[in-house]
Parts: sequence; C-alpha cells; structure tokens
Amino acid sequence: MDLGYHQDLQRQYEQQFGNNGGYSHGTREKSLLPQRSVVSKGKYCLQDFQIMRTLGTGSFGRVHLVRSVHNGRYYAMKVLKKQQVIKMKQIEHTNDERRMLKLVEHPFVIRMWGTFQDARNLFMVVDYIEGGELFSLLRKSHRFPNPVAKFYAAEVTLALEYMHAHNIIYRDLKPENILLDRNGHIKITDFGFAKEVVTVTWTLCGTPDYIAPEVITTKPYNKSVDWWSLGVLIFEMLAGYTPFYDTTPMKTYEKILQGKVNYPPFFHPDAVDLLSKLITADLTRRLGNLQSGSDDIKSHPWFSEVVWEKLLAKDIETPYEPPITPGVGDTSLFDQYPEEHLDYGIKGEDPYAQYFTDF
Ligand SMILES: Nc1ncnc2c1ncn2[C@@H]1O[C@H](COP(=O)(O)OP(=O)(O)OP(=O)(O)O)[C@@H](O)[C@H]1O
Repeated sequence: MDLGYHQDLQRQYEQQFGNNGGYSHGTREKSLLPQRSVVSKGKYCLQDFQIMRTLGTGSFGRVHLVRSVHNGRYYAMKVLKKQQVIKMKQIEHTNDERRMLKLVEHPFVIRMWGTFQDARNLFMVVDYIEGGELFSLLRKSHRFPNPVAKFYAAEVTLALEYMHAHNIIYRDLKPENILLDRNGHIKITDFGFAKEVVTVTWTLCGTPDYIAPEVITTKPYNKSVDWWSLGVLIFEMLAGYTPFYDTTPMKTYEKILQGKVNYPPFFHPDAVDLLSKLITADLTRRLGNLQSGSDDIKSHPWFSEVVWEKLLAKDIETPYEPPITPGVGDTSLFDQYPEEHLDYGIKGEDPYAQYFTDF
C-alpha cells in the first residue's frame, strides 16, 4: 500500500475544499439533462488518422491513440475485429454500442465522433481521455479517502441518471471503464453492454464482481442493476477491494447470491447506510429503483454536501489532477501494450458486411 500517495491525495483534496470537500449542504438539482443532440456525426475513413500507440486492449481488438491529419488533434480509435465479434456472438451488442455512443451527450460520458469499417474491422473514433483509468489511480492509491470516493461516485451518479433518463442501461460499471480527463473529471467509456431498454431485459452480461444477483439468476432485470454496480464501485473505492471478491467467477457469483457484505470498520456510517441500500437483492428496497428514482441516491446523507448543479457544470475542483501535458498526445498514464502488425484498411470481399451496415 502506498500510504504516502494516499495521504497526499487526501491532503490535496482537503486543502482545496476543506473537510467537506467544498460541497455545500442541502441543495438538490431540478433538471439535469441537456438536450439530446440532433447534430449528425461525420463520416471518416482510416486515411483521416495517423495511428499511434495502443492505449488498451479488449476482447475484440484494441484502442489506439490516433491523430487527425486534418486538425492535428488526438483521438482514441477503438478497433474491433469483425470475426472476433461474430465468434463471441456480440453482433447485437456491437451495433448497440455504436448506436448508444452516437446518442449520448453528457459531460461525464465519452463522446463519439464517427465510425467506419473495412473488410475485417470496425472503427469507432472517440475523444482521447488523457488521464488514464480510475482503476489505475485506485490501485496506485490502494483506496480513496471518503471525500475522494464521494466525488467520483457523484459524477458517476449523474452519468447513470442521464443514461437511464434516455432508457439506456449501462451494465458494465467498473473502475476500468471510468477514465479521467485532463482536469480529473470522469468520462465513462465502453458502451459494449449498454442497451436501450424501456422495461426489462434478460441477457447475462457484465463483469463478475459487479453483477447484480437478478442478472446472475437470469430473472428479468431493469436499470437498477446499474445502481447495484454503483454500490460495488463505491465499496471498492473506499475499501480497495470489491465486496464479493473471490478466486473464481463462480465463487464470486455464489457470494453475490448469498448477499452478505462485510463493511470495514473505517467506512463512514453514512456510506454503510447508502451501500446497504444499493447492494441489496431486494428490488423493493434498492435505492434508485424506488418511486423517486435517482433522487433517493442524490439526497442520501452520504451525498449531503454535493451541490449537484455545480458538479454537473464541472464547477467543483477535482481531487486529483492527472500529471500530464494536455493536448500533445501524452500517454504516460496508460500501460504499455505490445504492438502487433495491423491489418487495417484491407479492401476486398467482406463476408460479414450484412451484420454491420450502420458502421
Ligand atoms: N477514449 C479513450 N481515451 C483513452 N483511453 C481509452 C479510451 N477508450 C478506451 N481507452 C483505453 O482502452 C481500454 C479498452 O477500451 P474499451 O473498454 O472500450 O475496450 P473493450 O474492447 O470493450 O474492452 P473490454 O473487452 O475489456 O470490455 C480502456 O480500458 C482504456 O484504457
């Protein structure tokens, strides 16, 4: 555990905001949602970008740092191998991901600029988020002090509230999918499991440690699976480990179904109260799923200092400013990945063309 780093983070945050993290008491937001964009996003091609290093790898391909040959700006380009998408039966999820990304427009959600394809790959161009994954910061810090966890949790809450207002269930909340921008605000990325759902859905997906019990038991489920995952995320930020951690996914699922959470004694009582109301299998008790929806979470005592309007306007200083040079393609906060020969831009016969007509 890197205690010095951890204490620095706390000291830095308290210096900036005082003990209450700079939030003021008792205010609640009325309307959060910016208008859905009607601007159509442009069509690009591979020649519009210079491909640089790999920022991350996923199950179907990799994400590259790229530079626009037109405006010199940096973007992230997610590349998915069609064959792999098909092999893993993810055609629908991939088309959903593109559709959801095109739809969303929120300060704490990644912005997509365009998509295209070649005979073998699908390409999605999104903003390059320079500060790295919240996951890396959390592992480096071991765990976050209460006000730091609260800051990130509050921004995530606004992002989820926005998605749910547009009938999008996100389904893959975890620190690996939360990036930090140059100022330290969050951006939720990876809409690979996001889905537009008005009522309920059934698919088993997500990441074992973060999956709600109703998803494991393949019952119909709704948006409230994301509020369960928010509870797991807050737990992990405060504790440094997830509440149902075990050595295999099966054992983790068993623990989730047993539903017993051991709260470390250093958790603030308000945090324990909130988490016990999020990490609950009882859907008639889970906050976010009740009559007042996300307002019940936002007005919970753990969040009492948060001024939601200021947070949405990014008018609250962040607890950690990533140590990078902005705007120059600085990748120092991303892990190194072995680069491989790229087969991008291949023309010719495309046996999978009919599956990805939107790209
Ligand atoms: N816009 C971005 N800016 C900077 N880095 C990014 C961006 N998008 C993705 N990354 C990096 O690439 C990694 C993989 O991206 P993403 O999660 O979207 O891919 P994936 O193929 O869906 O991954 P997985 O299979 O793990 O779900 C991220 O964890 C992050 O480190």
